[in-house]
Amino acid sequence: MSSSSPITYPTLPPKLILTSTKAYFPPSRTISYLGSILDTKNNILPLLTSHRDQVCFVLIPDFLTIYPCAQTLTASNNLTSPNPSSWPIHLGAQNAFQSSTYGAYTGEIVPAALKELGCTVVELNHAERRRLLGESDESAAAKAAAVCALGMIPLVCIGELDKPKNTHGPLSQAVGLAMSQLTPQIEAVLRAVPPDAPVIFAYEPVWAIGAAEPAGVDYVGPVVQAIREVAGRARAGTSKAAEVKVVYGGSAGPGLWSGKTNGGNGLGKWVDGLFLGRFAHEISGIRAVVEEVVESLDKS
Ligand SMILES: O=C[C@H](O)COP(=O)(O)O
Repeated sequence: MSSSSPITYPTLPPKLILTSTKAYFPPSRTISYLGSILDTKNNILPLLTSHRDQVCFVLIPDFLTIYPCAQTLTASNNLTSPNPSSWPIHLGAQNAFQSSTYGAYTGEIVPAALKELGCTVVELNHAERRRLLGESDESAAAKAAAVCALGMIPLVCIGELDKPKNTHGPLSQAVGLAMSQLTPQIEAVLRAVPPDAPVIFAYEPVWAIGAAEPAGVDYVGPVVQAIREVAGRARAGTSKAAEVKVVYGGSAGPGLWSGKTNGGNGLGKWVDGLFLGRFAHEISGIRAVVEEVVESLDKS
């Protein structure tokens, strides 16, 4: 790409359902998992296809299986080379190195390679990488800039470390405490990427990841609202500012979007999507979430 070529980014529909397999699956399981997602008998693909302009599914497998997943998606469309815009789902990566070029970066995966395989989204800054590998707001910002330079969309995980002591009654204190940790994470990334680059923030309270249940809707909603305000301020006054989406992750699964498991108090009214982990390991979990999102679209 010449430095003067304008960068174009993938277009995403309003609602997103994303899932990362982290490092849970052997490669063979990831391949059969994708096969099940694409199998029309499982009624995920027909729902996604008929609501293509409103919702999309993003599979984020481990690095080793991105290539075979891209081949499967290409073959499923009778294509000979990757053309993500014609794939029925999007493909993402779980990380990338902070270089916008190929080079001497032993053991790293550069965004250019992910782009060539058909990835449209690159997850960055997951809490597990911050805890295990010392990643930081600065590394997230540098990686996000490299991802955007290649015309992909960064999916930047942000989250506060500690569970609020009290989420009953007025929430302003709990939201304020969360935002004191979230604001620098948001601003570092938005300072580093061009204003016309779309960004997805995955709000994942660190204490809700790998838990028995997600954070409460009455807490997540106002935090998401505050995240949107911080992002809006960071991009205020810039011309052609691209959309910043906010999705929720952290033990998300069936019932959360619609509120079916929560007296009807669904998270869908607050967020642009859900970022699924363990509760998408079974195909039935993905199908249930896709059904809830589609049902909410049909009602609106
Ligand atoms: O990447 C996904 C999130 O970390 C959520 O994972 P989880 O649903 O297993 O808690």
